[in-house]
Amino acid sequence: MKVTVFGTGYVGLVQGAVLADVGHDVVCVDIDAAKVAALQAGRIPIHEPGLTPLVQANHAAGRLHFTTDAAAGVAHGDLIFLAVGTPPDEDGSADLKHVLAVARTIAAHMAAPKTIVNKSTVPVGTADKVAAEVRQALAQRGADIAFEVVSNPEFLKEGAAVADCMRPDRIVIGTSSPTAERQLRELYAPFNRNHDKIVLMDVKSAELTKYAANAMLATKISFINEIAGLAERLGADIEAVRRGIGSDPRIGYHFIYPGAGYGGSCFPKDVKALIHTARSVGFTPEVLEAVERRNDAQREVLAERVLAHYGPDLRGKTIAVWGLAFKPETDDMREAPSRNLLAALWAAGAQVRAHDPVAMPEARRIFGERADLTLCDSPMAALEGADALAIVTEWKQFRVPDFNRIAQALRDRIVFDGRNLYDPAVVARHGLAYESIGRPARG
Ligand SMILES: NC(=O)c1ccc[n+]([C@@H]2O[C@H](COP(=O)([O-])OP(=O)(O)OC[C@H]3O[C@@H](n4cnc5c(N)ncnc54)[C@H](O)[C@@H]3O)[C@@H](O)[C@H]2O)c1
Ligand SMILES: O=c1ccn([C@@H]2O[C@H](COP(=O)(O)OP(=O)(O)O[C@H]3O[C@H](CO)[C@@H](O)[C@H](O)[C@H]3O)[C@@H](O)[C@H]2O)c(=O)[nH]1
Repeated sequence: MKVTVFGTGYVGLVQGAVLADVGHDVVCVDIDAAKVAALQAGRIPIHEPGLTPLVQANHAAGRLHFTTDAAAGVAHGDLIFLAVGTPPDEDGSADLKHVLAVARTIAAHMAAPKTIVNKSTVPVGTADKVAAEVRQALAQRGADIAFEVVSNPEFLKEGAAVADCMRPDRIVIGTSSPTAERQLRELYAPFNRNHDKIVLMDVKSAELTKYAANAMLATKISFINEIAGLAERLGADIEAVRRGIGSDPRIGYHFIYPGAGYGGSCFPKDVKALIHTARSVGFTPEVLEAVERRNDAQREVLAERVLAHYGPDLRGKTIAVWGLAFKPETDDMREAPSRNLLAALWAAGAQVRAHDPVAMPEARRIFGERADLTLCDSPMAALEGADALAIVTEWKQFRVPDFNRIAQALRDRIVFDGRNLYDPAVVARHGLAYESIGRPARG
């Protein structure tokens, strides 16, 4: 099928490449000329496992094209995907300016019927807004061309985006149009062979499903972080509690890892947007507000540990930081808890020596040159001359470190672990003090 994707970010680029890989004819449009030029040259602007060979192979095979030419993009696709950003506005609501701009672009150029498929995360009622925008722009041109607007939210996780798109656990389609339903069933047929993963519903329910999924996952994380805080104060061990509750299939082991709080481009903004939506219809979202408050507090916990240990003045102290990305296997630092930690350490006057396996170019872009930040080539290099170590991201590379070398390198021999990577008894055996989340401090 002929498909056009507007937006070549985490969602648009991965979805475009995966659709091309099963044989669809895909054109990806972006307004960022530098990004499009890089993609045309086979350079992938984000770190996502498996994405580079997938894009390169399908581009070389002539099934995946990149352009800034919106008119050509609109002409190409019978199905036109929206995968542009929906960042938070000042009041927490989702800013729809990119989505509505693409709607106007489509209306300005379409000469034949189109099915517009929205993959961006958007508030309930956005499909109606997109339809109204297209209708109005077509009327201004004096054109009368049929179109549909479908909601097809995306559930991929960064760091596993290709695998998630190749093997989706569900394909939510919100439409009441039999034509659009048929087109989307045909488009996704290659991903729907094992059993029927398509969950068909009305447009508004599909739009709400996306927020409900993210809000549910964020709730699980804030819940376990709250119990971790309680465990610490009661002398219990959250890791034992986590295993104890996770074994109940009604609870499950997923998304109940305590830590330095959830980050990334989705959970913080989507919980905020759903709170805004609820308030806008006069409904108080008690649970969601608590989830957000707990997470805001949790993102400060690691820095609070360091400050509780040393006192409020960290001048003359050097803290090694392992992990900058908001989660492993990505270079994305949007809303990363590491940013809260670094801001607090710098505010107290500390020097930071940081390492991340892939996010250091992104850190350089965000922070620029700073006298109080040294980006180091390896985890061990970050420890040179440091007093303490703080761990924010649970990269595999940090899971089995040489504790003897850590103990030798750190002046104050203390580890603050925001992801509970180690057995406290093992760390203590190497003469290191160890503070983690929801477990009694050791050493
Ligand atoms: N990142 C994720 O893990 C994820 C997962 C599921 C859903 N989502 C949702 O998908 C949407 C996109 O997220 P993302 O992370 O891919 O965003 P992103 O910021 O990585 O990419 C968005 C892209 O859209 C481009 N763009 C903006 N305006 C445009 C226009 N008028 N025409 C063409 N291109 C335009 C930008 O230049 C950018 O390349 C958001 O609504 C997000 O909430 C994201
Ligand atoms: O038990 C857990 C699981 C995750 N996290 C944190 O939660 C955040 C988000 O993690 P994850 O959900 O794995 O990454 P995202 O790429 O943000 O993916 C989420 O957001 C996407 C965008 O909407 C959705 O498509 C995905 O389904 C949803 O998982 C990260 O900071 C994690 O460290 C925890 O603290 N504890």
